[in-house]
Amino acid sequence: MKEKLTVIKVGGKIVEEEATLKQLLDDFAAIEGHKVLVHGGGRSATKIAALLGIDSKMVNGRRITDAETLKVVTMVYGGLVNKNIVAGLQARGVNALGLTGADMNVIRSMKRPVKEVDYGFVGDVEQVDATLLSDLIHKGVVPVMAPLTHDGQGNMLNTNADTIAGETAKALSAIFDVTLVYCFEKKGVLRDENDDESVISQINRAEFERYIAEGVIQGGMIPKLENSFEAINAGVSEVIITLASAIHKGGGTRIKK
Ligand SMILES: Nc1ncnc2c1ncn2[C@@H]1O[C@H](COP(=O)(O)OP(=O)(O)O)[C@@H](O)[C@H]1O
Ligand SMILES: CC(=O)N[C@@H](CCC(=O)OP(=O)(O)O)C(=O)O
Repeated sequence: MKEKLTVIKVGGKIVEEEATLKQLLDDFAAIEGHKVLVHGGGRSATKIAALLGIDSKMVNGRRITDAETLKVVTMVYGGLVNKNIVAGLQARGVNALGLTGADMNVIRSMKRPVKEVDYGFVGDVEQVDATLLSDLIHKGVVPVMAPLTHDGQGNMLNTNADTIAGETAKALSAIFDVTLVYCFEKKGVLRDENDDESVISQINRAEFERYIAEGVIQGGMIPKLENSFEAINAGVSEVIITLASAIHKGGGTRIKK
């Protein structure tokens, strides 16, 4: 029997606001057993880029990352957001260790090839070092992963946080019985985005594709669900999309194979 491990991914809207971040850190600290936190921070990067006079462009939920934007996201995700979370968890008795993919070579990626869209310095994950993460976890360390990877040739690359969470959960599922929870500001995948009570309790791929065709699922929810189906089909035991403050309350949307 594998030991249980929980991977929590938390998005930009939760981490940018003090009150919701505090609540999330309290809830995360209370999770029993082995755990990993993956954070985003897209909204904070957009705000700080704007202060520096840099426009943000997103295509298909991914940031077009030119050389100046890469500097901003490295500072914001690897610095400000990551270290705030690490300090917050340390204050709650959790021995957090902040990591980008470059640290200890934990996530290696390849710059996304230019096809119809040139995403710039955006990395597609090639390899996650699950053994190293497992060694840290067994020492009582709680990894806090920023949405940054590296190419092994000296370049940092921006990588969507939902993808970091999915790939990390997939790699760790070789060693642990993994539950992956995507936390955000809504109660789950909704039938009507404006009705918080319209949570779809379970979803499979055929239903997902139907909901996209009907326009029910769109924007950032598409890559989140793509990553969810990939994870559940690659050995992750459970994938749930839910309200950040409901980690301990159940509910949300469960991904079916
Ligand atoms: N059917 C749906 N149910 C819930 N959210 C949806 C749906 N379709 C689109 N969305 C949008 O997807 C967003 C979540 O994606 P994203 O902003 O990438 O998340 P995160 O904050 O975790 O990075 C929601 O804020 C919502 O606006
Ligand atoms: C390549 C790419 O799009 N990277 C994302 C990484 C941050 C992220 O995913 O943050 P959220 O979880 O808050 O959306 C970005 O720069 O927006």
